[in-house]
Amino acid sequence: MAPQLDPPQTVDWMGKKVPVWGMQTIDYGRLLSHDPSEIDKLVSACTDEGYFYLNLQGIDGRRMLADQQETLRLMERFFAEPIEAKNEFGLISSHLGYEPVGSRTGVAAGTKDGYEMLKVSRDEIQRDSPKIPAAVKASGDLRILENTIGSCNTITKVMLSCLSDGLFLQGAGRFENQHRNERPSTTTLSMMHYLPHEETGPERIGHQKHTDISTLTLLFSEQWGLQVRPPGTCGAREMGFVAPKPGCAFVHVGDSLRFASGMKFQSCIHRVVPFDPTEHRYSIAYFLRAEDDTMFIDSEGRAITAGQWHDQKFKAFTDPEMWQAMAPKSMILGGMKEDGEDEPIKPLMETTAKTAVSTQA
Ligand SMILES: O=C(O)CCC(=O)C(=O)O
Ligand SMILES: [Fe+2]
Repeated sequence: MAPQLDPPQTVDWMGKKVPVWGMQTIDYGRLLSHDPSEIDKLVSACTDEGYFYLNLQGIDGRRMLADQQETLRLMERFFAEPIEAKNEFGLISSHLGYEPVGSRTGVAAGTKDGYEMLKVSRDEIQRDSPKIPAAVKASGDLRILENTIGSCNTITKVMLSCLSDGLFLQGAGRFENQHRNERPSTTTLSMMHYLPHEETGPERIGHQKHTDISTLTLLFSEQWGLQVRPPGTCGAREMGFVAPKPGCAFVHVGDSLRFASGMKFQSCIHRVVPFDPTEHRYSIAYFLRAEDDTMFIDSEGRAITAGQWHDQKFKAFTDPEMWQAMAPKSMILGGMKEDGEDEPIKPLMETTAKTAVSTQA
């Protein structure tokens, strides 16, 4: 295989030049046609890196991009509501309901997170009277949420089916067979709002480093802030930014797919930092998750169901930082290894890091 070249791009952040990692762009239209060379590209992106851009600009993907825009408008409306309206039902279960800012560990040592979040699960949106706050429950709103969840489901299932083809899986052994629509799962749409630093204060900042519980995550954000640690030969390399790419989603492999692939695929180590601490950042993540009773062997060699993995890891995300530090590292990072520590993040960021992306000489 050709050697992996160093990234040509960096961006100034926190007074340093930080890499902007390049990655494969996979074409959704070609995947829909099960184009063999696109399937090869998809398999190698999951095997070598665990993440990629998905180009949705063709006729089939553009519907998703329209759903994304409508969801963004809905989110702006929802998050501007008073806390009582947003928290009408509270957090009903770990994949359904509202989580206020500061519910989990933050990205800098000793901090809590800097975002609030509304989650609508795929199972819930299909109920006669879904538990969704009245602020976004008008019939037009429900249609937007249903369209977005439906589009995300189709797109992630197409990728899953191509991955089964790429690994020559057959019949009951295909990944889709662990993700049947009618079986209960924790599959959910998470809508996140990262607040400006001025509103959160220095104690609530970003989204801690982790790998996702899910099988595949389809992530949309038009704003900077997401960072990944690409896998290297001695463990994952340093944190670098993922540049938002117009017309594309960012897709990452989560723990469930890493386990289901027998550790062939990489889970993507990522976090969110305040790139521009003065802005409101919005992101939409669809977490395609396996049926609750799917059995996996995790990175510690334990037999565990998808439901149990979800519950244990969710608990670790919300546990106090000290308890989290005592849990095995394989929990938060899905067994992925790292090459060295992260640069510490200063909780108090006075500067705005909105700097043009530069090319290294
Ligand atoms: O907000 C983002 O861009 C990423 C969020 C994320 O990593 C997550 O919800 O698991
Ligand atoms: Fe994540």
